[in-house]
Amino acid sequence: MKSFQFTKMHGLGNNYIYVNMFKENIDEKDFSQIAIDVANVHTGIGSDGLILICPSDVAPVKMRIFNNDGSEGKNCGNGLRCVAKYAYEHKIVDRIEFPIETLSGIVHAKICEENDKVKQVTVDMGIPALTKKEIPMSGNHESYTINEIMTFDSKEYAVTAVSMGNPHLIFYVDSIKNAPVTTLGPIVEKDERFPESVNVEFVEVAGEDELHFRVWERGSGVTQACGTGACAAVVASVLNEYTKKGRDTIVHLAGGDLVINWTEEGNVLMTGPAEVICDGTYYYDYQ
Ligand SMILES: N[C@@H](CCC[C@H](N)C(=O)O)C(=O)O
Repeated sequence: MKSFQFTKMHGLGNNYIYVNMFKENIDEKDFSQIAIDVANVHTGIGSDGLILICPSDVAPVKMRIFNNDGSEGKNCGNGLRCVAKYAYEHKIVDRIEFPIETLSGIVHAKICEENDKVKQVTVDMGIPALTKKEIPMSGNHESYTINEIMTFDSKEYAVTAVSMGNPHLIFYVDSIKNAPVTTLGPIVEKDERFPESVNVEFVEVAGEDELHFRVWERGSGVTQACGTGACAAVVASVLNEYTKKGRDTIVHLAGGDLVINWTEEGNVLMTGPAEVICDGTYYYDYQ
């Protein structure tokens, strides 16, 4: 029987099993299956997936994220805040501002401490990518998808596509309570026009600096929050002229609020909490 130590953490209810790969030795070929198994609420621990906190050649720490279907994502906003908290509190880093490597590049985290505990983390998530080639999605490679009509399940929707290192498609709705998250979400996620699938976000504009938000995540389904999705929603809302660049926008997610600012310089700043739930040992027995 093999085992590893884990910490379960969440950012606004978006919860993952975190493994310190500076200490643990897990075979790369088992990562996907472990993500599926730990996520199971009946026979595992229960989570939206698995996050590995790894050594890096280019930063003090690297994040790898696996959704609960075993697919690997390239970025995870809530995960980054939790990785930053873990790395700081476990002394993997000894400063409050440091870079984190992800599969989609380097981001920069800044810790905000209260009574020696990390409460809030701001992550500079970098510059969003907007061309169809970068999302990726089918169509004219160099063009953007802003308020563009697409048909899903025989109905037309005006959608906006944003990559925060991972792909997002944003739908505006009149009432977040009635957003078709579990019906339209899975259809859009697997639509063949998105060769790498897509995270699906529903947004109700509540004011010039306030959005209501729900998500169907690629590879994990409904989650309480999606950090990269909230960043993408704010970028989409500026592009659609609902909100303004260079201003803090509050995004109300099912699990709580994030503050997002698409700065005049072009970077997207995300600020929100990171919490520890529990620590433990997970046992598995793969060949
Ligand atoms: N929950 C995340 C995003 C996780 C990865 C995503 N489902 C993908 O496959 O791109 C977040 O907080 O950003």
